[in-house]
Amino acid sequence: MTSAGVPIDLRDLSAAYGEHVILRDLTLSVTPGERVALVGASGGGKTTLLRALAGLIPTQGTLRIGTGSPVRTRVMFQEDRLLPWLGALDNVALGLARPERHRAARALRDVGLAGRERAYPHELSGGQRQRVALARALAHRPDLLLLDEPFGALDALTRADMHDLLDTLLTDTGATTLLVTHDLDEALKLTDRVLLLRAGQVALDLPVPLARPRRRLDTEPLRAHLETQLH
Ligand SMILES: Nc1ncnc2c1ncn2[C@@H]1O[C@H](COP(=O)(O)OP(=O)(O)OP(=O)(O)O)[C@@H](O)[C@H]1O
Repeated sequence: MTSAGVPIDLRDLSAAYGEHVILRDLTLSVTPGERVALVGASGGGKTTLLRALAGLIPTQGTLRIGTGSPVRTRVMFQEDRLLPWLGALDNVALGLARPERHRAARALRDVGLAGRERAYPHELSGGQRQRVALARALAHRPDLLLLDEPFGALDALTRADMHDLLDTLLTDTGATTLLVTHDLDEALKLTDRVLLLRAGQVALDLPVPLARPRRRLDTEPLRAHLETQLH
């Protein structure tokens, strides 16, 4: 499931909804394969930044992703919509070209759902549905993976399982990854760098130079530091 991650270069990036300016002259460089968390109080512009990177909203300033060749971008949301009339395998295969379809079964296996290929979304738990959504994102071998609170709707235990799974899968894929989350433990477990967004700007850029897999004990000091900056 490997792919080459892409670099991201944003300079003086601004975005607005009508008169309402959300991102203000934001400057940010992300290296290929880097994993970056976006945290911060509600309304700080985290989702807006993901939408800008996905090309879903107009922006001003410089927004460069990759080095010129087409970039495969996949987005995953809190409650990703699977098509209810398709089984898990067909949901994952959706949008894959015919020669790429074999990847769907492999991706389902990678997220621990071998044997559930034919299960319909309503027959799966919330955690399993997010696994299917993750398999769908990864089967496309994205260069850029944009995750918007992907586990926000899951209970704490299921979420912890998903963190372990995603940690492994991200290492395998090599995709540049941006993760929006309100969960500082999630950010510190999974990413190389935590950005605190406030009023549409980067208020703090905190490297996470810890070996993986990370335990709570390792991340606790950084968490305490982030907590003081959040409010
Ligand atoms: N489609 C839209 N039209 C108008 N305003 C919007 C739209 N989407 C978001 N906003 C506004 O933009 C601001 C930033 O929203 P955004 O979703 O980027 O914040 P966020 O940091 O992701 O917040 P949260 O943590 O609550 O998801 C908010 O004030 C929000 O009301």
